[in-house]
Amino acid sequence: MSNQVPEDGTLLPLMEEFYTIQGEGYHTGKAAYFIRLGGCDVGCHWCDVKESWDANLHPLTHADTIVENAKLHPAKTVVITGGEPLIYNLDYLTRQLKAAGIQTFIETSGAYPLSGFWDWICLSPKKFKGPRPDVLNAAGELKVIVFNKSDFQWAEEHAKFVGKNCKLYLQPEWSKAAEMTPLIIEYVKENPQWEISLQTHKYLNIP
Ligand SMILES: C[S@@+](CC[C@H](N)C(=O)[O-])C[C@H]1O[C@@H](n2cnc3c(N)ncnc32)[C@H](O)[C@@H]1O
Ligand SMILES: Nc1nc2[nH]cc(C(=O)O)c2c(=O)[nH]1
Ligand code: SF4
Ligand SMILES: [Mg+2]
Repeated sequence: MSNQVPEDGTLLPLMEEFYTIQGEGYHTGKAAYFIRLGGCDVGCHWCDVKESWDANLHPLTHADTIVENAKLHPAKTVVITGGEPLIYNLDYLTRQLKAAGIQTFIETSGAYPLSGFWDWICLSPKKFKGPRPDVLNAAGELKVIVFNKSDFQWAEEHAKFVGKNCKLYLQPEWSKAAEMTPLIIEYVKENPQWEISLQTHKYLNIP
């Protein structure tokens, strides 16, 4: 993790920004500008963006610059992801985005305290560093990655702690998708409070 990130959230380690279509979860299919912040110590062995983990590799960028870039795109929605974005204080960035009329969505493991002002929180909790109660309470969707059969039970344990209107998703881990997707299909048919989420951008070959 980077030592020199100021706590006021005005400077953030920016790995990449890209305009694409949300591939996963509740907002699948919607155009959005993705802001990927560097830095994560959760350590998922199957993480599909390990290049994000070392915050020091990603330039500290002023939040105002990120907002100006976001404003250039037709969709007035951003997805802030990482890395683990909640390592940082996201109050300043999200306040400025909202002031610019942009909706704020986040992808988080919930392993750090909630900061920022959000129109949608996607919580994808991890065994390696569990989710915090403030994020469980505020989540609009719980998106559990299924790497093996034991993850169904693990998903149910976490579903007990989200709000009653929280959407519930099971998403196959990408390298195990051929094996896990049929199990998820059967599980959702038996337990229809859950829905399947696929990483549709990977099938579409878009970022
Ligand atoms: C790269 S993470 C970044 C945000 C945050 N650190 C988190 O894990 O939620 C973005 C999303 O991708 C999911 N993800 C990461 N690697 C994956 C993989 N190999 N297969 C399926 N989903 C994956 C995460 O669970 C999360 O929902
Ligand atoms: N298209 C697209 N949708 C996504 N939804 C969550 C992503 C992420 O890496 O956080 C992601 C991503 O990397 N690309
Ligand atoms: S919490 Fe997110 S970014 Fe961090 S290792 Fe896990 S999937 Fe990757
Ligand atoms: Mg991704």
